[in-house]
This record gives sequence, C-alpha cells and structure tokens, in this order.
Amino acid sequence: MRNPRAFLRPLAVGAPAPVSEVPFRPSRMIHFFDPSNEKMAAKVPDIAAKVDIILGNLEDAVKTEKKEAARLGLVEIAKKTDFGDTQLWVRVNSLDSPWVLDDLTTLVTEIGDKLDVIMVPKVEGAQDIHYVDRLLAQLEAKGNVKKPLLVHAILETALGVTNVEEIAGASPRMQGISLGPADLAASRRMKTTRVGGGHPGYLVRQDPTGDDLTEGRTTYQQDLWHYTIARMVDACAANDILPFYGPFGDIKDVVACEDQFRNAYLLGCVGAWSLHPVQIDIAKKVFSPSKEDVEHAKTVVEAMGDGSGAVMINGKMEDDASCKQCLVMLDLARELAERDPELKELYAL
Ligand SMILES: CC(C)(COP(=O)(O)OP(=O)(O)OC[C@H]1O[C@@H](n2cnc3c(N)ncnc32)[C@H](O)[C@@H]1OP(=O)(O)O)[C@@H](O)C(=O)NCCC(=O)NCCSC(=O)C[C@](C)(O)C(=O)O
Ligand SMILES: [Mg+2]
Repeated sequence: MRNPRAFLRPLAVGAPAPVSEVPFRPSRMIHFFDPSNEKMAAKVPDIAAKVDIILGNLEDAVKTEKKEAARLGLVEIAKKTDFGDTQLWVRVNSLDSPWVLDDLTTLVTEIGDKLDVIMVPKVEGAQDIHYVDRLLAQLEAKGNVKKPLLVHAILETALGVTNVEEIAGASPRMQGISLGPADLAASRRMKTTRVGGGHPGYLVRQDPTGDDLTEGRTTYQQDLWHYTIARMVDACAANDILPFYGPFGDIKDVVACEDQFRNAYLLGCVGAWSLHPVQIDIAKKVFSPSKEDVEHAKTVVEAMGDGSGAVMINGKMEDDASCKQCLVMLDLARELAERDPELKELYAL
C-alpha cells in the first residue's frame, strides 16, 4: 500500500505534481474519432467546436495496419488544431497490446501539454492504474510536460467490475470511469451481440390472471446495465471522480440511445460517448438539466433557506436531502451555463 502522505507527490523526478481534485469541466459527450480515417480527421476542428470532449481513438475500431497511422495522425491533429476549451482525450491501446508503450511514449512526449486525459481500456485492477501512473510520470518528466495528465478507465471485464472501487481510488490521476458494455458482455459470457443498450429477451412478465399462461400478460424489458452503472457511479462518487455511460452502438436507433443515456444521467453519470455525429446532440440534450428541473431546483433552494426544516411545495415535502439534490442540479446547470450561452439564457441563472 502507498504511503497516504505521498499520494500527491510526483512519481518521477521532474514530473508535475498530481491534482488534488478532478477539475470539473462540461463532459456531456466524449466524441470518438479515428485519427487514421482522413474523412473523420478532416471534420475534427468543426466537431471539436460542438462537443465537450473530443477523443482520438487508437484502440478497438482502428484496424491493425492503421495503428501507427492513427497515433501519428493524432499527434499531427493535436499540434495544428486549437481546441479552445474543448478537452482533448486519447484512448490508447490496451496494456497487453504491442502498441500501448509506443502510444504513451509518443503522445506524452509530443503532445503531452495538449492532452487532458488518457483513457485506458480493459482496466482490471489498481495494478493497471499504478503501472500507467508511474510510466506517465516518467514520460511527463522526459517531455517536460507542465500539467499532469489525468487517467480514465474503461470498465469492460468481469474482473474490472469486481475491482471497481480500488480502480477508482488507485491514483490522484483518476478522472473517471466509463462502462464498456461490449467487451464486458463478452468477458461475462453474456449471450448478447450488441454494443450497449437493452435486449428484448431480458424482461419480466406480468402474473397470469387465469389458467391461460399466454394471454394478456404484459412484458417489461429490463435494463441489462443497471447493476454495473450503479456500482460504477458509487465507486466514482465515493472517490470524487466522474462516471460516464459508454457507447451505444445502434447508431440509427436515436430513440433508444436517448433512453439509455437518460437512464445513466438519472443514475449519476455526467456524460456518454458519441460514436457518430448524430449522437452528439442526444448527449447534449440528455446530460443538460431541463429548464423545468432547474426552475424547480431554484424554487426549492429559495424556499429552504439554510436547508433545515421541512416545507411543502406543490403537495410535496421538501427537506435538507431534497434540497441537496436540487443543489446538485443547480451546480451542474451553472457550470454548463458558464460555457453555453443558450443554456445560460434558458436557465436564467
Ligand atoms: C459507426 C461508423 C463506422 C459509421 O460510419 P459511416 O461512415 O458508415 O457512417 P455515415 O452515417 O455514412 O457517416 C456520415 C458522415 O459522418 C462521418 N462520421 C461518422 N462517424 C464519425 C465520427 N465518429 N466522427 C466524425 N465524423 C464521423 C463519416 O465520415 C461521414 O462523412 P461524409 O459525409 O464526409 O462521408 C463510424 O461512425 C465510426 O467509426 N464511429 C466510431 C466508432 C468507434 O470509435 N468505435 C469504438 C468505440 S465503442 C467501443 O470501443 C466499445 C467498448 C467501449 O470498447 C466496449 O464496449 O467494449
Ligand atoms: Mg472495448
């Protein structure tokens, strides 16, 4: 175990000190692009202006023969693009792959000061984060990087879910965790073939009303990801880092995508991935509080004064705990409104 007093010391001579708090920045969508795909790469400056986070993906979905081109493509794009206040992230290859060492070495030494967060796939325990933590410190020192890089883990193996609490607290670099439903389904041997979302076979059925077991029994589809997302949210909240829903692979089904994103939002996630431009506005809509929720939150906070006692508003009891929920809503609304003039006007904060 690490000396708790040394938790915030750099892990290499010459590396910047780690942050003591994850800086909250709007993070409603992490937009994925393949830097080796010329068409996608050409759209980066325009897309970066519309999203909270843009991520160059080097791992799955990039062909083996394009791994190097993707890495170098990202370096080139990062050097020539002004991202404004949009965060630039990268998803490196997995820690057991032949590419990850070169990914980290090249990216940190070439564009370390432009990158905000390194997303690490298939994290299985604190040992994976410790490895990345020390290596990043060495590379930051070598590349004279001024701002410490943060780390985001993807939860996509059964062992990773089992160890999610220790992953969340493994390093002061930990920024957040995303659900990786496709690899996780394979790792768990789930009998699905999808990238996130529900499944029509995963349901509960209304009790029979008579002898006929087939007639008149409504079925309700259940959420396959509820348990994992709830566990991930608790692990993140307990360690002051940020939970994200991951990808929704049925690009055409914009309706179910919105539902899945909203479930994650209600459970505490701050954002989701967008794999295709059509998913950007869905995430923006879902992960920005509604005008009605913000108005309600303002009413409750004003009525509650110092937060003590109980009041009745529109037939509902409000007290310290509901007031705290309203403060969470208002804090998020204010943070988003600071960057987004449309939301500022909508919320009238
Ligand atoms: C799904 C695909 C193949 C459909 O790509 P397409 O070209 O067939 O679609 P389209 O509708 O025809 O595209 C329209 C236009 O948008 C462009 N476009 C399309 N997508 C993007 C994008 N993301 N960013 C920027 N531009 C994009 C595309 O190039 C095209 O441009 P054009 O009009 O000039 O011809 C494509 O959208 C894509 O490759 N998206 C990213 C996929 C990806 O990153 N997958 C990995 C993350 S999910 C994952 O890894 C799982 C996980 C966590 O690990 C685990 O659960 O285990
Ligand atoms: Mg995966």
